[in-house]
Amino acid sequence: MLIINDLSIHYKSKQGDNPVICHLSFQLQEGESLAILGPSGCGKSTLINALAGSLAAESGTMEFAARDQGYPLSPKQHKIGLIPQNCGLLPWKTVRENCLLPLKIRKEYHKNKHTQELNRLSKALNIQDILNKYPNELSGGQLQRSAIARAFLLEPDLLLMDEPFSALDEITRAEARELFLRVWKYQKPTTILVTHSIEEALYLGNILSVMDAQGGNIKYQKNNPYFGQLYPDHADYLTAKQILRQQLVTKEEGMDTFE
Ligand SMILES: Nc1ncnc2c1ncn2[C@@H]1O[C@H](COP(=O)(O)OP(=O)(O)OP(=O)(O)O)[C@@H](O)[C@H]1O
Repeated sequence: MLIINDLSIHYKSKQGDNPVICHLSFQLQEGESLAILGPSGCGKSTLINALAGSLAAESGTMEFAARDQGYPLSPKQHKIGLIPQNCGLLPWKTVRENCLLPLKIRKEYHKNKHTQELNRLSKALNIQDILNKYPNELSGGQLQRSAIARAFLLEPDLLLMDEPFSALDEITRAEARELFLRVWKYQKPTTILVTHSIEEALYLGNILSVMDAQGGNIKYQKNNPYFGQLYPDHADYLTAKQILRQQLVTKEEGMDTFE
């Protein structure tokens, strides 16, 4: 279980202190997928970067608890998969090399096991024909599917995604989301997805959160009955979308739940 407790993150510059996340607390059970929505600049990427270990917290704790024992979340101790908006593949390495790199850095690469697993993932994500290509030879969709393969090959304890499909056109995005969900269901890593798309949050998050415009806190959270359903033919689905839209545009405070 991921436990975030009283987390505060500030950016410091010559102009002064910019507190972006202030006293944020939430928990996420193992195997759950939390989709976080929020207005631009509210601190979503800041939270992802802190969880990924690339940004230090001012105060508070981020822990991963297993068998009732909590351990500070750390990229050294925990396998943290990251799928950023720009895919984050190294341009001088092939897709195959990019996928294997995190395992090699962690000294967890086992040739037979990971060759087999990369074959399975690349078939599932339809990238089997581009494994020996370089990132600059690929389309946006192929790049994002390669980044998904790289993240899942690591078998992450925590999977972080920062607007992973936002740079793709609508058709390619829909395909990438579907393929992503197919491989996610096979492994079910604990996941945090940051997105601007309400539809994407409803499709890929079994828990939905909305962050406040300021202060980096979660002002709204609920379980999502539409997780994994594409365009459900259900009036309540439209209501759910509407509620999320309102949460994003108004300053209403407090937690809410669907009937
Ligand atoms: N490296 C940085 N140094 C100083 N301030 C920063 C830095 N990165 C982000 N900020 C500020 O922190 C705030 C939150 O930024 P962040 O990128 O986390 O927001 P976001 O919710 O992900 O936005 P968006 O949805 O537009 O991507 C913004 O006011 C931003 O200007």
